[in-house]
Amino acid sequence: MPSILAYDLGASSGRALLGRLNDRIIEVEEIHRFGNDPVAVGDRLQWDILRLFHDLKQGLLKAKHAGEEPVSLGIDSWAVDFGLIGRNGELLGNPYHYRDRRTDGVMERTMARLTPERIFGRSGIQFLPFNTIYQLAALKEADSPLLEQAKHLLMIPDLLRYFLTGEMRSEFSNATTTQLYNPLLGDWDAELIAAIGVSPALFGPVVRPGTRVGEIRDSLREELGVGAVPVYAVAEHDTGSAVAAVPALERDFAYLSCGTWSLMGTEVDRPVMGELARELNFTNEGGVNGTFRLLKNIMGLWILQESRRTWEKAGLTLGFPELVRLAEQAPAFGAFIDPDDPAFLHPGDMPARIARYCADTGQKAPGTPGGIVRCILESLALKYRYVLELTERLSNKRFGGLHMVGGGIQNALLCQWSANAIGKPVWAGPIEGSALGNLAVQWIAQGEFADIWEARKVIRDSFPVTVYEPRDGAAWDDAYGRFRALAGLA
Ligand SMILES: C[C@H](O)[C@H](O)[C@@H](O)C(=O)CO
Repeated sequence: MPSILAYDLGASSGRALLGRLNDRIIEVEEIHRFGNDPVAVGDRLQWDILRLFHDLKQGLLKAKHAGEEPVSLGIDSWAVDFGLIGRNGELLGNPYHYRDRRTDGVMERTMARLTPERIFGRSGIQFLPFNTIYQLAALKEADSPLLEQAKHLLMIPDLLRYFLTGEMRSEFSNATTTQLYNPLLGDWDAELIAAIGVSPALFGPVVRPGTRVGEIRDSLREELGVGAVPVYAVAEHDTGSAVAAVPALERDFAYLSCGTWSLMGTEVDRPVMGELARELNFTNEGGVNGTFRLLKNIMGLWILQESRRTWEKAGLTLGFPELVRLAEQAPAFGAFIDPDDPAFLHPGDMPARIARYCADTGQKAPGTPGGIVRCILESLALKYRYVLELTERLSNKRFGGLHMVGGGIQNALLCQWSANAIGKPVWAGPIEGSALGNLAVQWIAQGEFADIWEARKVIRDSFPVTVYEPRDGAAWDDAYGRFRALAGLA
């Protein structure tokens, strides 16, 4: 049975999965899992991109040693970040991490100069301080020599795919996350790019998910002793792949991709770029099958990950299952935060920031890890309700429930509280959403599936979906009212 290979790179870890189709059932095998540790140098925070490429090679070697020669491979990763390539075809430096603070204030200055109406009207993308447009504007403001030497800009998966094949292409779903791609033109927006003082020539041809873009280059084949494995551009923005894998049977469905970030929204045939979408700060990221992902970023489990890191530094090592158990035992609805308050974006002491947020909002701050984790998870669940209501309003759809996918669904408490908060069932699964969407797009390109809907059905038949029915409606409705008032959410 032939296998295909998916590389799924998240902000904290990556994995290589082999996928096989056994009588219309998908079987996956994780052959390599690896850390993704950003490196701080002075005030700068950067990705260790060569280490990530080394791990892609390890994935191919482990497949070979397992007697597997995948018939294709694809790469997906987090969005917005990029590498710059010089005139000699070489990388000019390690890509910066989107949480690097060099973009502080840049979005505000750029919006003041170009107006939010113009930027959103041409890109349809939500305003987030780390969007590629502001990372480039920050380089421009800093008069960075990188911009003088750069000849090509490649997003993270584009860059790793270039390392594998020697071919430079920009993939659609990730290109849209730059806020420099115009979905109405169906191409990069040269006017916006020039308006931030960058050359449009940096931006290369855009290919759609499912495009074959070359094969493993000769030198790498020799180095690893592997064949010319074909390489596909999948929906390379991991959230794009996760949405592709949502096992929905209904055409109008709501999803929540749950990991370091929480991405909530729906799938639309055309970008929703009106004034309401801009005011509510929704985004229209590229999807599969010519669709768009109308969604909103929610800070997600990052706040919990950073809290755990802070406690660990203080000598208190608690695993996620233990933290969730302590949260369950803590008093309910003690305090709330708006997870999307800017105070929670950058790395640092989240428990202290939560205490400050509570003090600033006249709340008694939770004093134990259990109380803090409960505050984070309850607040996330309530923010999910808020964003789901906005999604229904903006898309003019009504959703019978919420599909949750991604590593975060292993947190059963969060799934249950999300159902309680939204007052609708949560259908949780699959865990490996992005990797499965990556595989699905390769199989569609190879004719194994007629389209994304057949792929979603086979994913549904192959991986369990856990159903969480809503409970304690009255208590969560009351909490929702308090949460919105505290967070100042209209
Ligand atoms: C910045 C984040 O990477 C991005 O908004 C999010 O969609 C993502 O890619 C999560 O992995």
